[in-house]
Amino acid sequence: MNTPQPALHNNASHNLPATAGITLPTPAELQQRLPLSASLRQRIDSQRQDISNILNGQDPRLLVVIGPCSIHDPVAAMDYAQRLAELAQELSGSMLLAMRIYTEKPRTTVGWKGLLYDPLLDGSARMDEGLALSRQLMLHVAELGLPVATELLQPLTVPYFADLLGWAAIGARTSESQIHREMVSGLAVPTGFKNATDGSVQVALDAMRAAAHGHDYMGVDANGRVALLQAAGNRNTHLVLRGGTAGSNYDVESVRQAGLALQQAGLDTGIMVDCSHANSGKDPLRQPQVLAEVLRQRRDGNRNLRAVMIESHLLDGQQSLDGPLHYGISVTDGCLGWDKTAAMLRQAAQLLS
Ligand SMILES: O=C[C@H](O)[C@H](O)COP(=O)(O)O
Ligand SMILES: C=C(OP(=O)(O)O)C(=O)O
Repeated sequence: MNTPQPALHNNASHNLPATAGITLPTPAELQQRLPLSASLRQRIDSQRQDISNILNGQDPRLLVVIGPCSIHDPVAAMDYAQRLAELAQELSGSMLLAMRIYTEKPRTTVGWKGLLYDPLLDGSARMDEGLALSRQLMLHVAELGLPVATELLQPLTVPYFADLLGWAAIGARTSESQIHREMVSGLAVPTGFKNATDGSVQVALDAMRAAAHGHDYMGVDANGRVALLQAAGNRNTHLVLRGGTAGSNYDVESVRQAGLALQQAGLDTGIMVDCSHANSGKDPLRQPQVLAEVLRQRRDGNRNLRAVMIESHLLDGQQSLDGPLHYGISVTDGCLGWDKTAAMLRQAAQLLS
């Protein structure tokens, strides 16, 4: 007699056809291939502390999370990182620069999802290479002395490079997700939650409160096994104002209301203004204006504004992945070019000192 089979779960015809592709390395295997030295680990710990001190108001400098919207060319990314590392030294008295190494991109509908997913930019989805390239690039940038900043999108990728991060973001499309809030509760990394794409700040405040709690959740361990993860809760989070469908939210009144809402929620951390996205109306060349307004509000006594985000690359603008690719130009959102970026930051440093 045949053993009865569970009716639904073993019957492939009940699933849409997602087929298994290449096997990916486990987090432990990748870390073994691309290890973090004890001295770099110490440096990253102290970068996290510096970033927390700024966001908590103990360090008066401005945190600037800056870099390409997405990484598609690791060579251009290192070219950018070398320039940024020099500028970071020069301006370290008034600001702390962290570099955006965004290798995962959340899309509104569909589009290229980032180096981690499709490093060859041709739809071949070589995620094995994408994971390795992402970790390698983050390691190289950390070795230059820059804190590495990234958006954490797919929770399964976290153990592949959480050890390298100085700062992390949860994006506007995922701040409301319980899975992302659980993930942050287990991260020893200062993390910014963005307001939602519709402009809702409450979603980010709820996220901060949820992430501060301990959670038991499902994830993978270093050996790639599905595991119950138990997190103590991360209080080291903050709000990122990025504007929304109704427009920008870095004006005095929006910042005042956000500060009040943080206070009412018992969340005593600073605010980051994203100078790009809906705050620049997606025009990268407007970012210096947004930064100037943030600095003006700080000079006028606003103590909540402690950090900014800027999308910047070697050259201005953006390009399509369909055409021949030009060096140093973003393939996702438009960015501010290096010359304008350096001039903007030097001027900001003068105003801050
Ligand atoms: O930061 C990048 C984009 O704004 C985000 O990934 C959404 O992009 P899309 O609307 O072009 O898909
Ligand atoms: C996707 C990003 O931003 P947002 O979540 O604000 O759209 C980003 O910063 O790259």
